[in-house]
Amino acid sequence: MVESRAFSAPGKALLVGGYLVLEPKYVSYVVALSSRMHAIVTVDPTCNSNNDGFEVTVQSSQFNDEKWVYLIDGSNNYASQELYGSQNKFIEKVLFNVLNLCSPDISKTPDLAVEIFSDAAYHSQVGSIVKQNKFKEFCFHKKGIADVPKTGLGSSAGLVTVLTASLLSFFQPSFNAQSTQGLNLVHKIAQVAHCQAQGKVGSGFDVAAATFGSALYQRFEPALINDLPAADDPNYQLALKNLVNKVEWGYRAEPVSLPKGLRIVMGDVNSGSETTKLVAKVNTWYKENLPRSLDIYKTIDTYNRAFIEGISDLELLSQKNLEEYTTLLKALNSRNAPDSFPAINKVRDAVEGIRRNFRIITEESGADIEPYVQTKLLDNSLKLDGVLTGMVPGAGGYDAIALVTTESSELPIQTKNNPNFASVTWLNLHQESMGILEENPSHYIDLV
Ligand SMILES: Nc1ncnc2c1ncn2[C@@H]1O[C@H](COP(=O)(O)OP(=O)(O)OP(=O)(O)O)[C@@H](O)[C@H]1O
Ligand SMILES: C[C@@](O)(CCOP(=O)(O)O)CC(=O)O
Repeated sequence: MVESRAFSAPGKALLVGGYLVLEPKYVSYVVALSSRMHAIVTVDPTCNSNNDGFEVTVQSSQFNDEKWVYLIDGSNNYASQELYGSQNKFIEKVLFNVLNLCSPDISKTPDLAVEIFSDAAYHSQVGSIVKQNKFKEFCFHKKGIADVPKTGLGSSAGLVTVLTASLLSFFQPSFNAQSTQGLNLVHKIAQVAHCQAQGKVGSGFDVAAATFGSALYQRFEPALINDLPAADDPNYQLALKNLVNKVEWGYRAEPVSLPKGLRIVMGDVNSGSETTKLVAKVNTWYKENLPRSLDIYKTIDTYNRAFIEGISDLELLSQKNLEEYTTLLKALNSRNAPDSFPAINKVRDAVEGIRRNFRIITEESGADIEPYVQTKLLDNSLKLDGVLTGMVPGAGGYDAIALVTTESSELPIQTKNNPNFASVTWLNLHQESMGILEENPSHYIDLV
């Protein structure tokens, strides 16, 4: 009997903690977003089309029907061979690590098919057509995945996370994406795969958000993954199993959520900045400017923590004194909020402090974290009704802005025909508390 299971995972925006989160001692605040990545794994237990091993076909029909077909013959630590010359490192590394963890018997493994879908906000929708059914809708593009501009919501982390969940659900049928054990397992394998595919540069906040949802995130020691043996080393499998099943990773992914009545608004500006280049420039600046650079990081960290506290103060107020909280939201909507509401001041002062220090780093390092155009855009955004605060998310650059606003702020209407916002596309998103979800596979068929 043909069997299917489906999973989805959210995109992300790192509101505070950019760069610092690369070190385990600094905390960050990452919001998971309603734009989700989906994977549907389908298995016909009687089907094996290749005598030399089993095949795993991963298909992204949304992106010009792109397809990656891997043959796994069990040799060389379950290394896979892509049969048609298409490369996708993220898929390859997930396969490699799931297979090494589960070490299936090749002769008894049927072919697997995985279909990937991504929600619209991950990519520019220009030139795409919408296909839908009663449950889901997706944008279909004429170009392959590498040629459609991204919005920076973490498509690769989402892909790696859902693909890991879907493959684990086949190799470990009792896998439960809602159990702590299931989530931790996906998280670890997805971190290893994402890190290897990405060239070991990230903090893993994007994979953590995809797995656990919105969180206060502190990373694990990078050496945990960096010290794994080489992929073709005979000890790889044992070392991976040990790392996943026995080692305490020591990361923090503590669930958080924006207080009710507030939402995240993402403005896509441009897809122009490369995180790896920005990180390299900042690292060089950091090393060349010690100990002053450490002082700047410490100052930013204090503001990051003040932001987190301010959001938590707002949450507390919403629970303890709904009347005052409702007045606060109304005041925010009419732009005469500040002075009388300490929690608003705390959040705003914190973000101002973070931005001020990143502008110093921008100037001194040559990494355009908050370039002048973004400063102007953010300053103009802060003048709109209902905006609590705003920042350049993640590594910053020219890509996007993130605003925390009231739910009723209607920014697209407020900024329509305003030349100051001509470069911005407001993405249709909201915060999502949940990370991985198991979905109903029948919700992905007959899209027209
Ligand atoms: N729907 C998909 N199907 C197949 N591969 C995908 C899909 N979405 C993303 N990918 C893979 O992820 C790569 C993009 O990852 P990358 O880390 O560069 O961007 P991102 O994660 O969207 O953005 P950022 O890291 O800036 O948040 C693509 O080139 C492709 O290899
Ligand atoms: C600079 C950094 O701290 C954040 C990068 O965020 P983003 O990919 O720009 O959303 C790097 C990382 O944490 O992986």
